[in-house]
Amino acid sequence: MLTIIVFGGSGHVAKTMIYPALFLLYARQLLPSNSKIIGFARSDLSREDFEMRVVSRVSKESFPFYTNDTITAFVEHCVYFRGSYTDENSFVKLNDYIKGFEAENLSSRAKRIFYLGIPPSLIKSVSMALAKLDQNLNGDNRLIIEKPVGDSLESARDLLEHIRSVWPIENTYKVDHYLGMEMFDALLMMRFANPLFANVWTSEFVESIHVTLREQASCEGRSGYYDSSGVLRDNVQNHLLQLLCSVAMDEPKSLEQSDVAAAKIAFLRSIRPLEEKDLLLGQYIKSKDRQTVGYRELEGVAKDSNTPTFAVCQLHVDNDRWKGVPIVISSGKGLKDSFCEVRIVFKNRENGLFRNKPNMYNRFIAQIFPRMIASFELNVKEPGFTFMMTKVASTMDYQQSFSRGNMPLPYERVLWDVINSSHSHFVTDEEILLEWQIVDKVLDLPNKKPPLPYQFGSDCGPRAVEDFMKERNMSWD
Ligand SMILES: NC(=O)C1=CN([C@@H]2O[C@H](COP(=O)(O)OP(=O)(O)OC[C@H]3O[C@@H](n4cnc5c(N)ncnc54)[C@H](OP(=O)(O)O)[C@@H]3O)[C@@H](O)[C@H]2O)C=CC1
Ligand SMILES: O=C1O[C@H](COP(=O)(O)O)[C@@H](O)[C@H](O)[C@H]1O
Repeated sequence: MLTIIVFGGSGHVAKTMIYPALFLLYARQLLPSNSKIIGFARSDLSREDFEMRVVSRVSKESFPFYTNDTITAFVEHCVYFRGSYTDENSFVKLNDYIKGFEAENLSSRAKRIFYLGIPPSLIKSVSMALAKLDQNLNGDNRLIIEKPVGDSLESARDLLEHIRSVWPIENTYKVDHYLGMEMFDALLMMRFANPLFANVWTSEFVESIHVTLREQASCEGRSGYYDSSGVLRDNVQNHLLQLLCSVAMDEPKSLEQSDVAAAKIAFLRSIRPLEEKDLLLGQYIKSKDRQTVGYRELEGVAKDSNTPTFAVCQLHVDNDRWKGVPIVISSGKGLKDSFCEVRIVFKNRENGLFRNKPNMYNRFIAQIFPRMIASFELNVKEPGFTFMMTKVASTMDYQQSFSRGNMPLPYERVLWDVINSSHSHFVTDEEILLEWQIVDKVLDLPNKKPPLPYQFGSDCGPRAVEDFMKERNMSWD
């Protein structure tokens, strides 16, 4: 039998990512029929409150292929267990509880997955308590840890060492769910299976690289985690750098996890640590219509909090492939649109028939969400008697080209890997440390300037972003 225990079972990642992914695995009959899902957290939740959390994103609207009966049957596999992350007694009780229903299921050698969907500050004590429990649980136990692992280079080093000392490394899985996104693997194939790309993906032809994550969402309901994290720790250190790896690393020797990780590690090593001059931070204030409160007005956030909710950074890479090519990565909450994309801007031709025309660049854009799209902007001739040039995007939409049913959600892929003992879509300790090394110097700057304000719902963050880009001869469109 399989038991999945979600620590932070009352929280945002559980509600929005983990339960929906477990539902899909269940609905596709990829979970054993006697699986149990335990949401573990401190909150005093009634069965009804808990069910609401489980189904808040598991609805007919989100998953029209499945019936209400399937949703109801899934919820019956889920239970809530109230406990404390720091009280040993809670873990003893949890242990007894798990053993109780494993015995009912006559399961002598059971599989348990402990999913730590909690802030990084709690990982050490929980993984330690679970390791002790592990000695009492005769079976196959796995530990999933959410990003960010730690909150700085030093704390990550310490935490990873601690985890390695209490859990066998082959049973630990460090999640960055962007690796579970279909587009991550699709980009590898796009780059290396097409000579058209593979041959021009270098500083000789590429003008600049941009990785952008914009979110409409506020940080409401997540201050417990977010205020001690902020955008650099929340997704620049992990998601954005991983996405960057997918478009900028050298070709791995094979698709084996160890070879892909080696290519990412070599690339991450070549990125210089970020400096303050190459970074601009922002924090959202209330919306223009005053309907949405500013970050500092959220419950649980200090009135003078300087936690950034927006960042744009320029990275410098010292390797043969990208020397001199500016790389801009940016991420923000409380913006007008939600999307994530990678953009490669190709250089203008210096010579040739059309050398004097402006804006002759080509761009390749891979949108990761809301749609999964690969698009090429080409300079083409407008039909007519003269040579009028215009830019047209030629677009491949994955959802239209392939059946949606074949496209697992990122967390579904991640959980499926853990169930099947595969580390393919997880980050290695070395990658985590190199990622921290890149952002570490700018995480908590001495005499830190407060982040620049921008209105909730604004197009692209603080106004100063435009100057930041102009100074680098780039535009922010
Ligand atoms: N939300 C998201 O979209 C994603 C989040 N993650 C990661 O998941 C982890 C949790 O994030 P998220 O779910 O958003 O955060 P939440 O703030 O929702 O925290 C999750 C749960 O942890 C408990 N908790 C929160 N703060 C504290 C605290 N200071 N002390 C003790 N318990 C606390 C709360 O449960 P209770 O009080 O009931 O015990 C809460 O429900 C983070 O590492 C984040 O990076 C990863 C990917 C996506
Ligand atoms: O890890 C996180 O990711 C989400 C964005 O994930 P997505 O799958 O919706 O793109 C982000 O909102 C959150 O702040 C962060 O913790």
